Amino acid sequence: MWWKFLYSHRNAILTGTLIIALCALLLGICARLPAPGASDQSDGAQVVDYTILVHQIQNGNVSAVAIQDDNIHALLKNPLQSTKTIASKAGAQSSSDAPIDPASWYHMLTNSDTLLTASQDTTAFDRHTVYIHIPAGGKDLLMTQLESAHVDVNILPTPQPSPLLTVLGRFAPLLLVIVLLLVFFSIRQKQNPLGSMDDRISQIGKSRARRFDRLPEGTTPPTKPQVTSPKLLTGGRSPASAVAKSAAAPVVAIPSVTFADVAGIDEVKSELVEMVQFLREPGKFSRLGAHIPRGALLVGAPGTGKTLLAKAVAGEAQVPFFSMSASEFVEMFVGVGASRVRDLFQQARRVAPCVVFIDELDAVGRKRSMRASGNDERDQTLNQLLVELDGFDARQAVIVMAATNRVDILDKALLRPGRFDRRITVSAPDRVGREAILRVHARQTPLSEDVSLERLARLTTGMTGADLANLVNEAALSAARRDLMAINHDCFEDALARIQLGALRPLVMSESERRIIAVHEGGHALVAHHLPEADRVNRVTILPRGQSLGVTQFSAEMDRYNYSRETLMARIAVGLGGRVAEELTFGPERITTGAENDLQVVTDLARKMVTRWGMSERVGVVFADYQPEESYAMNMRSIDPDAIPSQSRSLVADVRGNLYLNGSQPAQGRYYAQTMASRSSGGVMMNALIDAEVQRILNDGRAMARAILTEHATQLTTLADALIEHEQLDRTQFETIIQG
Ligand SMILES: Nc1ncnc2c1ncn2[C@@H]1O[C@H](COP(=O)(O)OP(=O)(O)OP(=O)(O)O)[C@@H](O)[C@H]1O
Ligand SMILES: [Zn+2]
Repeated sequence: MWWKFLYSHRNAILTGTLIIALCALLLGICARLPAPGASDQSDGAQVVDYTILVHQIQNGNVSAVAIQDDNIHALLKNPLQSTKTIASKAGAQSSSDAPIDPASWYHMLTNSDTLLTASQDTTAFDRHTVYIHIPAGGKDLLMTQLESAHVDVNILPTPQPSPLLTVLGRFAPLLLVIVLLLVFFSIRQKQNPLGSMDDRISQIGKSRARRFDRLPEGTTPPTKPQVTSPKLLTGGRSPASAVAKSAAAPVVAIPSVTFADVAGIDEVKSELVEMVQFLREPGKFSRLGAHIPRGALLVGAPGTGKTLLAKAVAGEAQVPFFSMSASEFVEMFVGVGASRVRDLFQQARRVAPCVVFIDELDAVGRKRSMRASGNDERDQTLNQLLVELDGFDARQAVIVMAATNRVDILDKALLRPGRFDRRITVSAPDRVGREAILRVHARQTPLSEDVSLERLARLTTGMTGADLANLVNEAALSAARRDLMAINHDCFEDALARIQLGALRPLVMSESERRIIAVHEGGHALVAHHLPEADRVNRVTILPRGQSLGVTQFSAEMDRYNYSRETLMARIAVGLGGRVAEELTFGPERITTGAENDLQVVTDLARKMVTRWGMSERVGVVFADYQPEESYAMNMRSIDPDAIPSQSRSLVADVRGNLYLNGSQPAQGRYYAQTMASRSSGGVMMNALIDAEVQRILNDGRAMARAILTEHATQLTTLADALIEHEQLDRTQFETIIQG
């Protein structure tokens, strides 16, 4: 297409135009200059006034004139008696005073060569010739006078420049203007990093892939990676056009992250080592005819370090890293997504070996059948992605990694061999992994002696790498707030509470309100303390934080991957301990709304026991918990705090029955009323049965809590008093109070 040609050759065109224009300008100026021989110079003739000439004509002293435009040379019969002439100065009057024949005069006038050579004639010519420049309006009068005096009038033609020069001369000013405009715009473009308007329009289809620059040693990566203009990444363009695009070009585009920065997921790392080797020495592999998996799908919950891993692969192999979120592919214009995908892979191929990372693959990769009807844009984008994945040949060392937390909703075409056939599951780290991750993130921070990362790892069950990174950062902030030189354990505890429960909320509460909260939290803690299956109490507080008025925090001695019915029942009893304590202390009439979240959590847990884990005798070993597929699509990082306006949001159950503090887990564990069973008539009965069994389990748990709190009623009172006094009790303080 012609405009594309123009665009890509604009520098040559610009320079060419400039040169042509300058030449034209010079030629034009030259053409404007009078030609030699026909100039308004007097050629050595006497320069006289107009009136003198008129006089000479009237006196009959003029025998011939030669007119060229407004210049007149006149041949005098007798020379003027004037000192002005060169000839008089030369003192050669006598020999040169003879009249000149008009024909030879005319010949001498038009041939300057003769004038220059024949000095004798020249003197005569000079003495007999006068020259005037006719003033404006004087020509007509002169002509009539010449006519009446019968003077021989010769009209000399105006010297004509060559036709080409005339044309160029005509257009010189126009060309000058064009050149100036071009120069002006090219300067503007250099100054404006966004480029011109049509540049920006042409950018719509360009992928917005990010390439990461190496960061200086010791700096932590910024949350938003540096975004560079994709044009600059191409490398194939001439340097001149790259400079015209923007002044700042990235120097190196290799991430500084290596496997040393990824902790706690060693088994995953080992799967990627082969890819790193391939990227380092692609030749070695292709020589042996080895087929290296092109695409790897990283599956895992948000914050488990999928992006970090992909970046580390590039960093280890010292190759460029392109990152793009699949949701960025999809825009409102049909076809834009597809062209972005094409562009991204084009860039990647150009700088291969490299790593391309596509985050949130499910945004485009969702099963085509599952979508709302006729989403052309998504389909086109997905198709383009498939085409690109197939389009690599064996020599192109481009590794494509994608991240998702829902493989089951991905289109099967994406998972076929040769595409994302290697699946790597990145799970939340275990206790040892958490400790390792904490160590990685605490590398740059001074820790005081009382900090035990091992202990912190125990307190952070269920937290992901991103959560732990955030924890270290929050602790450092807390230390800064307290003007400490190093981070101590209190800072970490503070940060943990802040992350899990929100910032401390200065609420002014009445004495009776504080007592209710103290009894409620005391109930949770005491039931946990007396149930060997329950987690240990780490901290009890009645300081309001975030949405909760009080918190009982637990710490697991070890990570559990499987839960017994016994453990789950203990959790339900602990969860109901708050409400039961209120009931026993203040009477059934004065129970409060503070137990809302507790009830939500335990109901959820009990329902899962019945519908998922086959833990109810009467319902039996069935799986009856079908959730609408779309509900998974919500990739929620945490529960919307406003959705749970309860006293203690400290307990949330996940799919496996894990109870989590607050919403560090996605809200997958919520109960969805729309079960498979409810769609049939038999399902109605099944639903009723499930509800009855859930009820029964909750009542069993309540009875457990009641038994414990009745038996240890005095401990509950002591604990509540201590809480009102100290507001916050850590593990040792709590155990001392119970024991003493
Ligand atoms: N295993 C880990 N070791 C060290 N740091 C980690 C680890 N996992 C996560 N992090 C920290 O958490 C941050 C965020 O992780 P990352 O963005 O890779 O998670 P993700 O799984 O891609 O999440 P999302 O799905 O939300 O994009 C990382 O920059 C890193 O600081
Ligand atoms: Zn509670």
